[in-house]
Amino acid sequence: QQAEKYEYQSDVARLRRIVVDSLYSNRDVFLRELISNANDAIEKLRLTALTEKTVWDGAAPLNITIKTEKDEDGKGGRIIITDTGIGMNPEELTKNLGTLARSGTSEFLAKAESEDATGSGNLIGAFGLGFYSSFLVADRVQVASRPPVSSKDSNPSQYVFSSSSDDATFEIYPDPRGNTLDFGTEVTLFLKDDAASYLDASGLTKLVNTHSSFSSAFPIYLWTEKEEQILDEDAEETTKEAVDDEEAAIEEVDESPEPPKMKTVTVGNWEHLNSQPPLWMRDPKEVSEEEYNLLYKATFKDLQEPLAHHHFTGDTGSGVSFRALIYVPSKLDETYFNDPLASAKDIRLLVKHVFITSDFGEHALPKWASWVKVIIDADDLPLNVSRETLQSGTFLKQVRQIVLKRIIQLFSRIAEEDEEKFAEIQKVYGTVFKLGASEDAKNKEKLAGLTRFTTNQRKDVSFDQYLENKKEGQKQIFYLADMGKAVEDLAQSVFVEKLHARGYEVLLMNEPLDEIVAQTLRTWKGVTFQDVAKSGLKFGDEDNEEDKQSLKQLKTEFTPLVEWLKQEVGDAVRDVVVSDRLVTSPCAVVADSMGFTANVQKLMSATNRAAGAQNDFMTEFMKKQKVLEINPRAPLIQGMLRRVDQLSEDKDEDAEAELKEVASILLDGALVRSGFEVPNSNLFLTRVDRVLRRSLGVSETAAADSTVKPAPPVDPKLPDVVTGGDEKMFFQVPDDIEFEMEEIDEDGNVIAHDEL
Ligand SMILES: Nc1ncnc2c1ncn2[C@@H]1O[C@H](COP(=O)(O)OP(=O)(O)OP(=O)(O)O)[C@@H](O)[C@H]1O
Repeated sequence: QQAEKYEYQSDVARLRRIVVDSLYSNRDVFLRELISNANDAIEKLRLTALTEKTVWDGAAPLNITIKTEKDEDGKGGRIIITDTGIGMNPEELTKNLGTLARSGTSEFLAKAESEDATGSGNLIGAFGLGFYSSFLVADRVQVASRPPVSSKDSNPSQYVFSSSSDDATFEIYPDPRGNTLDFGTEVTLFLKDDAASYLDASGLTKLVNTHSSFSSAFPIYLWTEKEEQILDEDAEETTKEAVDDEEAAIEEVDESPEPPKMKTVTVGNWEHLNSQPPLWMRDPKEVSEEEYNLLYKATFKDLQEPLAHHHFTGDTGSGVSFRALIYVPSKLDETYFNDPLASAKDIRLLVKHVFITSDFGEHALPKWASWVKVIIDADDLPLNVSRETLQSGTFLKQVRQIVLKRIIQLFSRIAEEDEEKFAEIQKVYGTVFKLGASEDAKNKEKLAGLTRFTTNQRKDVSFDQYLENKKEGQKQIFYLADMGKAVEDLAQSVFVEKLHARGYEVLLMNEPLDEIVAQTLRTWKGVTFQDVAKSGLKFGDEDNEEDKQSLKQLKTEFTPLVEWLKQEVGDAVRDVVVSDRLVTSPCAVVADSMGFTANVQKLMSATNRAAGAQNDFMTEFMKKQKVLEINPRAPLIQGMLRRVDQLSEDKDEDAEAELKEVASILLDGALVRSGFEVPNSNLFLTRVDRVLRRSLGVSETAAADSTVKPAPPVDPKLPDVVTGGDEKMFFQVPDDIEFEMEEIDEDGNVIAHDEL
């Protein structure tokens, strides 16, 4: 039958090229990728057989075999990797090996192509190279495959997928050898000249042992051949005959026996490569760091080493004992924060070393922990337990709790024991801890304990460390939240100035989740979180009689200004008060305990805008729940008080109008200083303009010369596009530039013209 020829999907060609270009120095990975594909295929067969018995009778052996064959000339050769897995029919061969069905492939490829060759190694590793890594070592790959007998196909045929490394096409055809496989897949790599060293069996054994012996729970066999000396029976026979003949002729025989004749033969043997129990079954004390890392890289297809791991034995409440290995990858998936629904896909549940599921259904890990890589191997569950049975039972729920508890323990231990490592972990997982603290009600305290913040005094401060530094009498944890602002700017805020000047520590929160964490927790070890941009701030030492007296006195002194301001700015704020929270700034706008801080207001308008919602009455009401706090020690405020006092003595309308203007600028300035938006920025700037004129002695009413040149008449004609050949010219020569021109003849010589 004729072979069908197909074009590779364009992404495949790109991926193959990137793989080959960027991973040359890592080309050993091809074997681990193919073994892992073979393992997945057998796992799939076993899982399918749970519901469809014809697929596998439970008796036929499930395994992976590797065999090498040298060319006649002894130079090159082939590696053949065969599995007894689920196999592929011709359509599946085309789809699985000729297209990339993964989402985001194009984006990924564009990114990998833009990186330099070595950099994309890591990217590719994270993406998973899979089958295409074959082309690292092979210039031709042939995949023969045959699905098992099933209800869909009672007599499946074996087909071949064949492709060369530089072809843009691949071929699919019925295997001319017939059905050589009962079921499964056989991948034959025709090695490149420079990859012939992979034919060496001891090298392959080493490769499997380091990278893949734990990638499969099914036995991996390697065909090894060695030369042995055996008795050469043919030679013995001839000698014996010769001796008999001689005996007939000669009476006396030499008694000393002839040494037996030997010959050298090649003996082949399937060597079981992964006969050791998997690494997680061993005693952690006997497993090296390197072994843990190799297992991680092979199982989870990451070229980078994990940041940390945790290997433990446990028991679920329902009495199932298990061994588990938790890994913390060195970085989060690029889509982690963009994909709120993504659940953990790398939690591999095994029963007696055999893979059962990665799908925990409703017991999936919460979003904050969905990046974790886990191998969990249970002892006592029946092997043929179906996914549905598992999901409806308590086992997965218990496993989920245990895994979460252990991840937190692992991080907490690192935080205590290894500052440097924890700093590294913070860089990647800092936001994850905040996410956990706000979404995981059960573990929020522990996760919040892992969060770190910058303060006006230092960096990387935990809530516990904050409390160790609190001042006598202080009953609040002070924080200022303004999403997206630099911490340096937050430290300069009006709300922080007094606290800072007095030596109090303030947590500076500028990430979207920060304020949510503070509000979810409400208190830490019994101490309440206090937004310093809100009313209710207490230093804790206000009870001092002297301070109380002096504030009382200031309040009385400033009553006329406060009353006057209440009338002037009463539309924008609910109240005006003499404040004790400021040092150098003249005033600030503080949100009431009921009202919105600038940060919350920003969040609200962003969500409202996104939802297309109009500001409702309630939002408007909340927005107004602000208090203008004035600083009686600021010269500007003292000056205003003097003016208000003067006004009450002699009524001067001009002076009053001027003061009103100052008050309005003061309020707007306070709003800006406090992080709010000015309601009408045009009006605000016009007022500032007027005050500036006054200070420069310029007339306040004189208008600028506003005569302007009107635009020329309407001209619907479109500009000419000047083209030179097929290319567009991107500029036109302006009319007013004069060129000296020369006329040139056919041979390029200048023609002299007298008139020129
Ligand atoms: N030995 C095999 N037996 C059956 N199907 C296979 C085999 N090898 C590959 N496949 C099929 O081809 C698909 C593509 O394989 P490939 O290795 O490129 O990617 P993958 O295994 O899906 O992803 P990754 O390698 O990143 O885990 C697989 O998903 C699987 O369906």
